[in-house]
Amino acid sequence: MPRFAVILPAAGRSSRFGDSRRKKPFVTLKGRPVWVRAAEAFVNREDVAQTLICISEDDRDFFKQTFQANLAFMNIEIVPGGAERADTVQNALARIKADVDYVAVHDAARPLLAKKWVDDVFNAAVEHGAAIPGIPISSTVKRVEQKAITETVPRDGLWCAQTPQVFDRKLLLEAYAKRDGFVATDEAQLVERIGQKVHVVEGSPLNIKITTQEDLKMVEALVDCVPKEQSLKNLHPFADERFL
Ligand SMILES: Nc1ccn([C@@H]2O[C@H](COP(=O)(O)OP(=O)(O)OP(=O)(O)O)[C@@H](O)[C@H]2O)c(=O)n1
Ligand SMILES: C[C@](O)(CO)[C@H](O)COP(=O)(O)O
Repeated sequence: MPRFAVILPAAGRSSRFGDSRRKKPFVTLKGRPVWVRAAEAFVNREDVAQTLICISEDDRDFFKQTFQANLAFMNIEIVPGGAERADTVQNALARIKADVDYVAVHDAARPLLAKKWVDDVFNAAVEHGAAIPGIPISSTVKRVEQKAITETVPRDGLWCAQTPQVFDRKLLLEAYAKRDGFVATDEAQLVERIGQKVHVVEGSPLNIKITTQEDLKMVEALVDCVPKEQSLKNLHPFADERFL
């Protein structure tokens, strides 16, 4: 079975979140922190060998004190964040075990994640070496400058990239080694830059990245819409799994 490591970047400033009291990964979403919900989709998987969460130095003491039980129960390591998201991920990459085959990077600010969506992108990464989820853009795309449209951008072939973004460990290490300080907004961009094709699997519009307060309201309204993993026994209590 391929072994995966999961990196959960949670070291951002939440500057667009509009709440100076709390950073978005630490906000409680219907009883559980946003970052816990993001991590839950991974920590119980047999193919996940290592999980790391990236926390800024400013938040480290608060985070360790507040969530030490969650971290211990979920066996998650804390890694220092960096100035940019790419710096954060690079810090975590240095801690990935040598016997891990693939690395998944998932925004801790994306709490709505179904097992199937993770399965799909994990399987695609094993097949292609690099894979991300995404959704095709369905609205008309405008370039706007000073509140005025300057261009209608042809949307054919345009997708919104999501996470978890999953890569062969050595490929991702190579992409970061050749980063040269380039400020990429996702890992796929660094892998594209070294000439590696990145496969895209169709994701879900529910896999929302919390950026603003409005995103948080949407996520709160949609949290029960995410497909829950149904064990066969749940489907039919007397089901004999040998025949299903
Ligand atoms: N230096 C950074 C920047 C971002 N992130 C993480 O990357 C994810 C996606 O980034 P984003 O949504 O931009 O978060 P912030 O950078 O916190 O948001 P903002 O740009 O509004 O400050 C988040 O989980 C964020 O915590 C990180 O670990 N380290
Ligand atoms: C990684 C990402 O979620 C893919 O859409 C996005 O690029 C993160 O961007 P952010 O500005 O760091 O939120």
